[in-house]
Amino acid sequence: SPTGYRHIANIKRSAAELAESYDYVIIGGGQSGLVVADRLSEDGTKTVLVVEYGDIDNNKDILLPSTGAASLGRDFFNFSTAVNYHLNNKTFAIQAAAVVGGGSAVNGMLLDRGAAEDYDNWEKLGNPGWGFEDLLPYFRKSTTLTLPNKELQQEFGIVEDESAYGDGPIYASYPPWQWPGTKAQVNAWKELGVKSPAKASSGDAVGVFWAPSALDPRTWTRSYAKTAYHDRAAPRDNYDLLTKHEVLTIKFTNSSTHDPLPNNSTSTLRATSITFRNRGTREVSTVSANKEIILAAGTFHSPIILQRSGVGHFPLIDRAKIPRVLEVPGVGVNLQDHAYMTRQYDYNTNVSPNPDMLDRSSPKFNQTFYDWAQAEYTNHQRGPLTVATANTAAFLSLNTAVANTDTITSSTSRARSQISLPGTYTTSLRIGFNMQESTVLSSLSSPASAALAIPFTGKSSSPLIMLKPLSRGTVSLDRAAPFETPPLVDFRTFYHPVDLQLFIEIFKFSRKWFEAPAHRKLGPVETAMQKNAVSDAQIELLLREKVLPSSGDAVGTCAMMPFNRGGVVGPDLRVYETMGLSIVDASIIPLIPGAHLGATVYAVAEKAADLIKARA
Ligand SMILES: Cc1cc2nc3c(=O)[nH]c(=O)nc-3n(C[C@H](O)[C@H](O)[C@H](O)COP(=O)(O)OP(=O)(O)OC[C@H]3O[C@@H](n4cnc5c(N)ncnc54)[C@H](O)[C@@H]3O)c2cc1C
Repeated sequence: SPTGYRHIANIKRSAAELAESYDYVIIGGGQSGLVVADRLSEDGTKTVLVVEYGDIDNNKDILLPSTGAASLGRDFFNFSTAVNYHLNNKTFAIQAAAVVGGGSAVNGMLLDRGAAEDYDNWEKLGNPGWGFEDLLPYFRKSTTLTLPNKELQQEFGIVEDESAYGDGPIYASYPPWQWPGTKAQVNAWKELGVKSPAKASSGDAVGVFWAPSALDPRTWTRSYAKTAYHDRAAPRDNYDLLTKHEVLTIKFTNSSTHDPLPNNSTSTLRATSITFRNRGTREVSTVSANKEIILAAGTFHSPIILQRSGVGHFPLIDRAKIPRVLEVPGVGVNLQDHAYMTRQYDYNTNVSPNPDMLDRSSPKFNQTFYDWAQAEYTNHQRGPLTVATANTAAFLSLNTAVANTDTITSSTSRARSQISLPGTYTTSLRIGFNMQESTVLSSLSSPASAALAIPFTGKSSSPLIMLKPLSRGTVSLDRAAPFETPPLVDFRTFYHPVDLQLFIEIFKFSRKWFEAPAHRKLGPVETAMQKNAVSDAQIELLLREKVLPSSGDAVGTCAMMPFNRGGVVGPDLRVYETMGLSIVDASIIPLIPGAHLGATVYAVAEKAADLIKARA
């Protein structure tokens, strides 16, 4: 049922309720973990166990599009980043979901995809089979499209490439409401010469365009990995989900069997079981996997589970006094996210109604309109509360914003870039980073790939998001108490010299949007602090104070790259030099695409399930 109450009886609450072994043991019942669990159990021939740190959240507000992730603090891990030197020495709360469904349960539901070039870049880094044409069938397989009615399509110019969707379990829908001010915002981009692609969802994701939300059109509630994948898997006898248990380690044995190994490796190391801890009683148990252990604990937790198991960069593992198992220097490095700031302005002459009228913290809040909107949604499942964070955004290539992109991607900046890397980088990691840097710089100069995004909804403030960072962060276990403390996360935002320069340019460019004639009709006025940032030096000061390191889109910490370029998994998603261990979550993404991550994570997980099935 879309309300999520039906299958609670099938959830396991303690280790005693489990079998001794399963064909597949999946670590993390978040977005990717539930996709893979559903696909591996669907033909009924293999047994699957998912072990999830969080619980099922059956509160109604998790399903409401308008609630927004911020109010769901109960469903997040509670930890912070390391001090970020370039962001005025501040720390930031980490956005990592701790609930069945993971990020898909708490995110802003915008279901956009990156440009074809963003995925083709993964292939270029040494991952055959991972270009956009390879992924498109999986974008299709995971989603079913619902367009809004014809009047809304015409009024707002909503165009979609229906062939880019299939009949998958995630509903990609356009809600039956859009805010009228959005039209002026879209037109302002067009006045600036920004194109409006008709096939954004099939690879042409550069320009100003519409994108669906992950919304069930039968009820206008959140469509996410739990409702779409878990709920249909839950009645199967061969599928178990254990909640409120934390996986601690993966255990390995030396195997004498001759299974095919990734990349002609000679290793005989086989992942055979996991240890996990009841979050209440703290009792530790073990369960075995006959075929594969599948890591899906997300970008922050998958690397530390490997490190706790002795797999990673040995100096770090030694310092934590963990027995060495396998040296893989790429574990926990290469962290990337979409840093952003909120571009704050007021509309003096906004059209009515507008989203500020629903915002209690805005002086434009209107109680009568608010009550009407609540009643419309509650009684008729329609009106403004069917809208999640946004369905419109400008995804702009750098050459739209900057006349001469060479000033940013110049060799001078590149020459300095090596000093931006963490001191722990080995030679292979440095070589891998050089490949990534060249690839990103070439995409920054390309009109076929976006460098910045500004989603908007008619509201008087919009995020300004940097899509192609070159700074690289780290995730590592706390050597003092590796099994008790959360991962140490250092985003290292703005460590690479190009990133700050890029952000200054896109900040300046965003001003042109306010100045476009269509936009001026809404009377946009920047808040004093932002308006006063005029020179590059002033903008830099503002950015260091206002930029946040993460949009919740963290990737890259167990990257799919060649082993001698700092990779952790190969294109078959198996951890190098091991048997029976794969990774399927956002951590394998080597380069962050120019889109929110949700749609991409579904496609990656669908493809992962096919790869795992094929080798079984
Ligand atoms: C606040 C927020 C807003 C976002 N907004 C959008 C958006 O609007 N659009 C969009 O497309 N994307 C958005 N994203 C990004 C997207 O949701 C994520 O990229 C995606 O969900 C990541 O999926 P995953 O499977 O890699 O990890 P997750 O979904 O995070 O799954 C990891 C799971 O592993 C569990 N886990 C962790 N450690 C352990 C352990 N030791 N033992 C057992 N279980 C463990 C966690 O509890 C979690 O359930 C947002 C993300 C966040 C956090």
